[in-house]
Amino acid sequence: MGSQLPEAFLTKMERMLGEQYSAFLASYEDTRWYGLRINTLKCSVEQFLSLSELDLKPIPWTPTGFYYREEDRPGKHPHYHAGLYYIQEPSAMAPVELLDVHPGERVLDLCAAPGGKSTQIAAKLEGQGVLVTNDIHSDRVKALVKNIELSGVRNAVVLNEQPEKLQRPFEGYFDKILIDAPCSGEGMFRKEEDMAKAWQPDWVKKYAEMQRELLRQAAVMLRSGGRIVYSTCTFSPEENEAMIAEFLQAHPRFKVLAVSPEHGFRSGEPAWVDLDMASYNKETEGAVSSVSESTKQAVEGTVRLWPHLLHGEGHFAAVLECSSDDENQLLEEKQCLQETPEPFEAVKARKQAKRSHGTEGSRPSVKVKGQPVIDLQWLYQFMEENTLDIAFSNIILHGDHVYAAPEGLPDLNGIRVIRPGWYLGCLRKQRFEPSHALAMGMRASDAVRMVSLSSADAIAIRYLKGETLEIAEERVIRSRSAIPLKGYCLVCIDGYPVGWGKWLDGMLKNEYPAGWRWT
Ligand SMILES: C[S@@+](CC[C@H](N)C(=O)[O-])C[C@H]1O[C@@H](n2cnc3c(N)ncnc32)[C@H](O)[C@@H]1O
Repeated sequence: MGSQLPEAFLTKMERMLGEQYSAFLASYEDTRWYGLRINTLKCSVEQFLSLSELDLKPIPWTPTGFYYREEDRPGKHPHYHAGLYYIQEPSAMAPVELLDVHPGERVLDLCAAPGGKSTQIAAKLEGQGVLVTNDIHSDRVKALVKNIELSGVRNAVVLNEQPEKLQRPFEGYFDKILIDAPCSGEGMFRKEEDMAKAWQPDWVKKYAEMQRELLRQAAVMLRSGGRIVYSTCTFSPEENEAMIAEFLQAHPRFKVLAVSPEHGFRSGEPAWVDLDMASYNKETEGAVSSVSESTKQAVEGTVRLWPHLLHGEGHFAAVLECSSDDENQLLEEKQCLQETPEPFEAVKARKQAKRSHGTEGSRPSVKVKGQPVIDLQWLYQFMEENTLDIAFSNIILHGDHVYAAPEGLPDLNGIRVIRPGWYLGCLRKQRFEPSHALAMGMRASDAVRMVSLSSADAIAIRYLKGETLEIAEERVIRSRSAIPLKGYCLVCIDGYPVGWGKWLDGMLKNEYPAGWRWT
């Protein structure tokens, strides 16, 4: 496909790469590498490898990442519908590894859709702490929500907001922030040929302006001592080394944490900070002239993933750490945040940290402004009759929709919140309807009633297609024999939840959502 690449792009790459240019160009004739990442919220790497028949080879920079063969089509397997893995371009797995996420942290994924990196962060949080995942484009947020739910993430808040508006509620809030920035996408030309055809030289400047803003906004939301990973899938230095140099110059509290150039990674190139690109894009000329020599040198700690040097597409990443000198000032800011009013315009009822079955003490009713008191008894009744010990703390109602939100969020009044937490289901007249997201966030052992299918059996596909199934009484597995057979069953494939079914008299009514079905 080398011949289809834009002329101006090739001229620039030749100037940047010198003697490596021919190897770079030759990589466009190589076959692509395909990757998937095992979702450790659902199963360990070892469990998946012993379960799956896919021919997988490890991706060196991601312990949960594996190359697969294109012809194996893992997107067409019941394990995909169980959320056991996410299909992700191999190089795209690197930025979250560099973010160094730990359970319990507060993490922001600022440009998150469709959710590849958010689901990777969620796995590293292990259900503890908060993942705030945002994207500015509402159509792309739909895919983000779906992937968060498919992956069984319980502690994510999904937003559809301009980063500018997030600064007030989240000032100094996050331990880690990922900016997987919108970019000119030059590193994806091999994967997406249409992008190569559409590319224009002035994209670089357009995206650089957005990236500058995103970095500035993220810096406000990071706590002292926290970390930002900035990543792009493009080669242009204006969006990479020069962007980071400019940020460092304007934000002296930040420094680059050097990424070790292993696995075929290459260091960022200080000389490209002010590479004379005048012939390529006159308007960028001089944009970084005020960057000091030491700042330029610091970008050597950033990292580039080149398609001719490793098995993956083109990427760039920088790890930026904020110094903790002004810890006290930040602490004061945090205290202010804790004094802010209760989250969300809508309602929430604080529930005890862990619900205990059979106790009446933890069943709050909630009042929505201007609406009658809403009784959550149908929710708790459902939970008692259909689930075992699922822990959730913060119940939030948006209309009839019930969510379990992570603890410790600031007031999000005025922010476009798409999912304030784990979506549990909907309160109907005299009953509670569980959501698909509830099933996907459960483990098989959380259900009191379960139907177990095998991926090797055609009935698993029939379930995923939405068909009603004949299921004999003895195939309904109950946690105790006293549990009635009739009712909601968690349907599992190879032991992993894929959705709900309602059993009655030998038939399982299929509750698999229409938009998720196997086609
Ligand atoms: C490279 S993609 C993100 C891919 C995603 N991190 C993943 O791994 O699946 C960049 C995203 O940034 C979003 N975006 C563009 N401008 C934005 C802005 N100003 N604020 C937040 N998101 C933005 C786009 O809608 C797009 O989904």
